[in-house]
Amino acid sequence: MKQILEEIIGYQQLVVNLKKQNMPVDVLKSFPEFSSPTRSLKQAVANSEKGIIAEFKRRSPSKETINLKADVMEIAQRYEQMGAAGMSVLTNQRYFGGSLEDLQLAKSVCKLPLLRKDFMVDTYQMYEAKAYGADAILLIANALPSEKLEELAILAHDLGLEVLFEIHEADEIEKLAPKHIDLIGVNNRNLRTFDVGIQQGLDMLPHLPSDLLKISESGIQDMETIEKLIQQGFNGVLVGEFFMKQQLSESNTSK
Ligand SMILES: O=P(O)(O)OC[C@@H](O)[C@@H](O)c1c[nH]c2ccccc12
Repeated sequence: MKQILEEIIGYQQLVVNLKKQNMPVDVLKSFPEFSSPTRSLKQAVANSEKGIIAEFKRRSPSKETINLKADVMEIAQRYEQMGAAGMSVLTNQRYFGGSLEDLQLAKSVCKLPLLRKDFMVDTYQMYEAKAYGADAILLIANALPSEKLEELAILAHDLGLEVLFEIHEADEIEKLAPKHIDLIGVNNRNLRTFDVGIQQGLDMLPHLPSDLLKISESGIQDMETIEKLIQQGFNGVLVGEFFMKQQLSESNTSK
């Protein structure tokens, strides 16, 4: 059976090929956001005590329903009020129920630096990210060969986007030179099996470059874990489901 990560990457390339025809890069370049300055996620994390990157995610391949009816503008504003350093917006439609419009809407209502969370496989998506208001993009070590990661990182930087480089094993850090990386994301979740290991992520810390900011991602379900991860040396955390579920109960009580 084909693994989920390979399935997503293959599907993604098909989608990108279609999109390129519908909206050529030159059109993306004419979007107002394309020429607007980038907000630095790296600086926001460095300057904040807990470096919380709060994620907007309606569903995922591992959880069919998280918060399906969530309103991205409402949640972007809540995340900003709650003191997040940045926001991550899932733009993948098929597997996460997100869209580039979500990114655009988030940008229109908050000042947080925004991470476009998606499976990046093609240079076209860098232009798209910038045009729809992203300040940073995600590159997943496990998903692409080194040459491709480098090509995408270089273009991202040329466009003024920062790069969050996501790894799941310590040696994956070697797939991309540090000069192309703004933030390292240590994914506690194995994207093939969906198993989560917070401790496994913590154990990787001593093996990662000390001069790069490190974010612990996925499977964080309470504030104590956030405290612990920061105390033990992470500069920030990326939290999706836990915050999205919290928003769910808050919007229910306010109605
Ligand atoms: O909802 P969680 O368990 O807090 O996880 C958030 C985030 O780390 C997760 O959504 C994620 C990490 N890496 C990814 C790559 C693609 C899509 C999604 C992700």
